[in-house]
Parts: sequence; structure tokens; C-alpha cells
Amino acid sequence: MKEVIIATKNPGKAKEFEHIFAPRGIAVRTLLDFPEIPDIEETGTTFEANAILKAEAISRLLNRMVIGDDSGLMVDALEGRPGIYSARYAGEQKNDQENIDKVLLELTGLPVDKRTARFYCALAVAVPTQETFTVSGTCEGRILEERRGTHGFGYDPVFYVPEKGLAMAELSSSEKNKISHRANALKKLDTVLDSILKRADQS
Ligand SMILES: O=c1nc[nH]c2c1ncn2[C@H]1C[C@H](O)[C@@H](COP(=O)(O)OP(=O)(O)OP(=O)(O)O)O1
Ligand SMILES: [Mg+2]
Repeated sequence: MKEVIIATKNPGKAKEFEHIFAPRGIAVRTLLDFPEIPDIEETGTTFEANAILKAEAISRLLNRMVIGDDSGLMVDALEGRPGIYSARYAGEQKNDQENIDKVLLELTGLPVDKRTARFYCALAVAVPTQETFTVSGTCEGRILEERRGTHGFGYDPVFYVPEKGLAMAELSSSEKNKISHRANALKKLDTVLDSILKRADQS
């Protein structure tokens, strides 16, 4: 069976990649399957740079094709924050609930039309001996005043998706995986992924 390795330790991301790749007969492995691999420091200043850091570090280590995902929430009223700091917005402990609370606090009293935001996802594909490339995807929405829904992960409970009339965390995983920033980035890989997988198989 074909297999793709995603350089992530985030179980929420891992589930989404599995959901997206399984119907294509591609098994997903993540760093959760390689507990001995240490954290890759995200020292880049862009989502793309951090996705490349993760993908290339793990690709070198395993000598395999690896996809890195760096993603986050960009709030217009916060000049794009939390941005690349989304995971550690409320501190290095990387706590989703505390991160949400911090964003909600910063937006206290802000009217609906000023609460626009987007999710951003950069994917980097690193293949041994080849040049790494990146794609990106976004998903537009607004920050709610309170949490809604129990699905998904990260900031999903406070991210309202206007086209659905629901919070991201109220969508089923199938629905989220059709419209999310991650899904939109992956769509751009569609045309190249098969050939990459073939080449990666041979390497
Ligand atoms: O679909 C999403 N729905 C809700 N929140 C999301 C989503 N996608 C990213 N996010 C948030 C979670 C985390 O606060 C940050 C990602 O940070 P990011 O460094 O890319 O991932 P991470 O540290 O959790 O795992 P890893 O680096 O091992 O892939 O953005
Ligand atoms: Mg991270």
C-alpha cells in the first residue's frame, strides 16, 4: 500500500490527513508513529518556512518523502495574529483552550463585522534529492463570541464558517475536509501527488 508521512505531532491534523488520503488508498503515518523523533523547532517567520523546516528535517531523517503542515489562524482585527504563533499563542504549553480564551479576550466587544479571520495552511513536500516545494490554502470566516461545537481541533469551536452557517467545530469531519484551509491546500497537490508518490516509492 502506498503510504505518506506527515511531519506532525498534532492528532487533529493527523486525523484529517487520514480522512483525506484513505479514500485514495494511501495510508498516513505521522510523527505520532515515531515517538523517538524530537520536536522540530519552528524558527521560521512564515507558515511556508516552518512547513519546509518540518518536512525537510523528517525527510532527511527517514530518507523518504515527507509532507509538513504549518497552519494557523489569522484575525484581521489583530493584524493577522496569532498567525504562525497560533499553537503557542497563550504560551509554550500549546493549549487549545487557553489559546481560544486569549483570542476571545482580545476581541471582547468587537462587533461581528470586524471579527473577520481566516485559517491558513502551508504544506511543504520534501523528497530526498529533490527541491522542496510548497502549496497553501485558506478558509475565510469570523471569530464567534463563544465556543460552538465539539468536532475538529484547535480554534475550530470559535471559527464561524459563513457558507455553512455553522462553527467549524459543528461540521462533521467530511464537511470540514471539503472546505478547510488544509483541504484547499491539498487540492493543489492533487495533480502532482501521484507522480511524487511514484517517484518516492522508487527512492
Ligand atoms: O484546521 C484547524 N482548525 C483549528 N485550528 C487549527 C487548524 N489548523 C491549524 N490550527 C491551529 C491549531 C494550532 O494552534 C495551530 C497549528 O500550529 P502548527 O505548529 O502548525 O501545528 P502543531 O504545533 O499543533 O503541530 P505540528 O507542528 O506538529 O504539526 O493552528
Ligand atoms: Mg507546531
